[in-house]
Amino acid sequence: MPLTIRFTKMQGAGNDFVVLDGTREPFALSPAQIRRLCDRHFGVGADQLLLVERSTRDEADFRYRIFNADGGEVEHCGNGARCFVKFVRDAGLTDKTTIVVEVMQGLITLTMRADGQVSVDMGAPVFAPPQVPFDQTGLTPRRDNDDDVWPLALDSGTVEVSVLSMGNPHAVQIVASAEQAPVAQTGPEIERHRRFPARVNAGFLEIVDRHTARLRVFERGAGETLACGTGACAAAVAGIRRGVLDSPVAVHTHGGVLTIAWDGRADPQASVLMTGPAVTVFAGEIDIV
Ligand SMILES: N[C@@H](CCC[C@H](N)C(=O)O)C(=O)O
Repeated sequence: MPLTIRFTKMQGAGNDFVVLDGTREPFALSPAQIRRLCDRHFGVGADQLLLVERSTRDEADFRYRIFNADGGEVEHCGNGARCFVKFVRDAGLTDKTTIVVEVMQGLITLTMRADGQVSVDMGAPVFAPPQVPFDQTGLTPRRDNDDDVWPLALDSGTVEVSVLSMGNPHAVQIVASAEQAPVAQTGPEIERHRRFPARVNAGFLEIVDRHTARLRVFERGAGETLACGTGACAAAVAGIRRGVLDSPVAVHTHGGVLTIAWDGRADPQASVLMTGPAVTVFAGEIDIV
């Protein structure tokens, strides 16, 4: 007996989502069903599926859960967070402009701005390797300004990565050209590198000037996407710590520009603020087994 699911297709800087409203009745989808919904040939097609639910916490307006296209549930999604705000407001679930939402690792605050862009307080980045998680056993980092840069042995040679968590894990390397970077060749190997026990999102960051960068990200569980919000935050933070970027940073991706602000040089506990677009593409119904 097929299950009929009402969905909204959204995108934030080209990172696309199937968004489901679980506030009225709960959804219990299997990883296979999530893969099917995200499949670009047999389903709706998306990099991630977002499930909006009621929160059980007094401080939060909603809970939202994130599933990669491979069916795995993950901690955080920056572009998805912006789409989540537009979704709950457009669906009439709230009329607030500032919304507190529960994600897997805690609470985040999101603001719908008058110009239609959404700002997200992404919280403070985490650099301690075990918390990323990153297995640093036997490795010595190179100090680059305020950052530790780690050697990562790949089949094609060793690359240097900044390792940090934005709630989810990121490995960011600075490259001469994001366009020429071997994203398809080395992205899958970095994603599943044995040093990252929870796998990792692999960022390729090109510095354009002190406030401008280009970025491509091979995402854990989704492959290369047109933009990755947490990846843009991680890349800006890495560039600021390495002394080659200053806040705010305009991060140019294949799908659009995200603005990232972080005062971490003065206060390492400072939150990262991400601002960018959130767009509804279409809504519909799909039957899945
Ligand atoms: N596209 C997202 C990140 C989605 C989760 C990521 N692939 C992971 O596995 O951590 C974003 O905009 O941040």
